[in-house]
Amino acid sequence: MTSRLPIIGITGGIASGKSTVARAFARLGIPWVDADDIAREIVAPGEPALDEIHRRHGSRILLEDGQLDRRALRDIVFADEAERHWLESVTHPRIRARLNERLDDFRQREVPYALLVSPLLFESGQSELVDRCLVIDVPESLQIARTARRDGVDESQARAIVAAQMSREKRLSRADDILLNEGDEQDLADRVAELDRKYRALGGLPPAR
Ligand SMILES: CC(C)(COP(=O)(O)OP(=O)(O)OC[C@H]1O[C@@H](n2cnc3c(N)ncnc32)[C@H](O)[C@@H]1O)[C@@H](O)C(=O)NCCC(=O)NCCS
Ligand SMILES: Nc1ncnc2c1ncn2[C@@H]1O[C@H](COP(=O)(O)OP(=O)(O)OP(=O)(O)O)[C@@H](O)[C@H]1O
Repeated sequence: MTSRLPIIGITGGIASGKSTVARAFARLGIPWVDADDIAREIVAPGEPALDEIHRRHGSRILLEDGQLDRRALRDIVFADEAERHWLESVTHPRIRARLNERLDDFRQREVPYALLVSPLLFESGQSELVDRCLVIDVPESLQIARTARRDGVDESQARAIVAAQMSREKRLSRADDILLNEGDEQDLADRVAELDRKYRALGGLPPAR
């Protein structure tokens, strides 16, 4: 089935507010899929990606119950760029395939548009799956503070994760729409309502780029 369902990609650095923005769209009836959630699914016990990671790093990256020890793997990949690229080569093709399946599900539904939320929309080529890119933008100091508070990491690891991602300037240069998320949650909801009106009006978008 060929569908003209517009897909909006939402991206931004770590703790920029992507999930908070997506939940605000969801309250307006818009479905979304999050690449971080899919990234968790594809490393569940029994999945081939977890076997590959286990073969490379041994049991130090497994918890006693056989789940991936995410903290252990995080410590490895954000301290070693080559290991991060290796992990991405294992996970990104699988994440992308599964994202595509979810988008196909949305295309069967009566919705005005749908969202693909991903921290690495541009870096991983997932932007090819979407029609328009919304960048959630925050000053880096706020981003580091929110990451350290939410994820219980120290400031230097928060900085290392930010450094592993696209720079703020480069991300903004690729945005079709920008939401500056430095106000409170009401301010954010008002901006989402404005974007929702715009996205509902999208009819004859060109094919996915
Ligand atoms: C390294 C892992 C195990 C750390 O797990 P953890 O539970 O601590 O973090 P979580 O998955 O919730 O990610 C938190 C944030 O880290 C950042 N991040 C994750 N992976 C990457 C990466 N490869 N490069 C840059 N930033 C990343 C993102 O901003 C993400 O939102 C995990 O992030 C992972 O498997 N990453 C590789 C897969 C990937 O690229 N995921 C991003 C979605 S495409
Ligand atoms: N406008 C806001 N006002 C106050 N706190 C906010 C606002 N937006 C987001 N936050 C808080 O900042 C943190 C990060 O937000 P959120 O989890 O939505 O970011 P994210 O971009 O989805 O993060 P990640 O991709 O790293 O999981 C959360 O604790 C959230 O409650």
